[in-house]
Amino acid sequence: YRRKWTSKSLHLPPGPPLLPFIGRMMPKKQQWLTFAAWGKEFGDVVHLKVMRYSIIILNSQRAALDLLDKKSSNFSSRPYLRFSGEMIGWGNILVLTPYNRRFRDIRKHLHQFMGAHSVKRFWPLQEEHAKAFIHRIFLQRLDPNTTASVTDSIHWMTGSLILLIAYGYKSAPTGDPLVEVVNEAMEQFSRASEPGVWLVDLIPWLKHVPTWFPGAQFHHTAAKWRLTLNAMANDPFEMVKQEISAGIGRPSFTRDLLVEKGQNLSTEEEVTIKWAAASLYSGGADTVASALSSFFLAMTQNPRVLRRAQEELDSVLLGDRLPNVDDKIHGRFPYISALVKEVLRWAPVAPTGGPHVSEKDDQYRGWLIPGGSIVFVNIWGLTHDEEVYPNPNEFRPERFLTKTNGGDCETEKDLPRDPGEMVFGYGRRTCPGRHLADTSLWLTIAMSLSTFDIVGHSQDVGYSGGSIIRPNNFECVMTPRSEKATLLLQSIGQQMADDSVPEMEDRSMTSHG
Ligand code: HEM
Repeated sequence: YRRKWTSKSLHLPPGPPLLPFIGRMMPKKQQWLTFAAWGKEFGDVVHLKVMRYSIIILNSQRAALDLLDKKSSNFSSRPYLRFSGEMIGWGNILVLTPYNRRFRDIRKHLHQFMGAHSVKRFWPLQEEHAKAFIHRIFLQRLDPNTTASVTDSIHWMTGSLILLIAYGYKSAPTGDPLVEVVNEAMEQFSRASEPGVWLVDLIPWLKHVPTWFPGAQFHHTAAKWRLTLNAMANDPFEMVKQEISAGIGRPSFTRDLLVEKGQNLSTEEEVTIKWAAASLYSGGADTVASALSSFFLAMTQNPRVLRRAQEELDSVLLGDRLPNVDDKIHGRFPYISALVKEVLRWAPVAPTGGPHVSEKDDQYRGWLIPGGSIVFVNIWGLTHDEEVYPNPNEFRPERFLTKTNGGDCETEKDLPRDPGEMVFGYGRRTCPGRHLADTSLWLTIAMSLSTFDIVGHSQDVGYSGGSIIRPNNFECVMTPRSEKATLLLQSIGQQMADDSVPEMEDRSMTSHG
């Protein structure tokens, strides 16, 4: 009684006026811009009623941390998405799993596998993939008939790295059937999970509208996309099981866990492992690919930044070798590290983050946050806050460096907030792949800059996609920078022909002696 009474006496946070019957609709395009405009008009906590759902939009880091970090026991669930989650089946992957036991099991597995202390295991693989990427671009240049773009190579690299980590699957350089299936599934996921776009998410009974009914096209779309998702989750998982039975295969997330459980594996655990592995792919491939596309776009538009980054690399490498993880961990290239931060800030991959759902009524600054509210952080708004990042649309790595390193800030204390504190999300839902992502971005960016000049003439390139965005097509021409760069690129081809793909340390073997 007391809870109800208290809730009734509290007001909801301010927000745009309601429309009759439906409340309001979510903006369909570039939601983050509308969210930022509402933030300016109504404050950093905005309430919106969409049908029967309360939507809370947070436009400040303070509010995001207060609710999603400090009150994470209440704000860590996910919305129930009837279209993508139930009708297609994406509800099985971590990013849509509610805050329950399965969520905790998957997070535990992921933390053990790729937490801050475990990621070293992937470094050799990540180096090889970054090399394979620049080599692929090099070969494309030599082929006059190629239609492949830089973006194709980015997708090949991010996809094949995750397939190797998740399943020990070594994908073919072109036209790999599994890479194609998973990339297709991810494209469909991004479209299917766009907040508020599928009417059946807002009006649940629409699910019962017969398939022949005009406007019920979503039924056909769901059935088609379900097939792609099932192929993405089942095919590589069954492959690993067969390899274990045959006593072959490489170490991987799936193999480690299946071997560790051995005979004690329950059906429920098997399902959990299968979807945990699929979650790796769904969380990791498009996100890193989007950030890399934004990097190349930024280079075509900012030749000054490109030159400064190349000068920094040349001063240490002298064009004789490629940058590597050792350079990263010893901080030999501060400008490159600042550039990676600027990519994540300038074009946040998930501009409105992952939706968090509150499980019960809560209070914040004297407002009522009703249980079941869907909370979005306007990450794009935070990384474009002029108070923190002056001229936010300018691509300027110097904002993350002190004057001693040729940057804008007097002292370390003046450095603006690291975008990593926002773009990877909040609380118990923070991105489990952030360490992996950071290394992949750093290596690919550093290797590309050390070997190629990057030019293009595209201005005002827009972004498209759903919950994960990427730049629209843009011109990007990459040419080896020098004779030495050409030799380095040729030598990668030679190494790739000589060596097999490096393997991760086999945890399952070590733990079983
Ligand atoms: C630039 C790269 C990346 C960015 C910007 C990014 C960003 C995010 C964001 C914003 C979320 C939602 C967090 C929240 O709800 O508060 C998330 C969740 C997730 N990410 Fe990432 N991510 C990246 C790379 C990766 C990689 C490489 C992996 C795995 C290999 C990965 C796996 C996941 C998973 C599984 C989730 C779901 C977590 C959950 O719901 O509990 N991500 N990521």
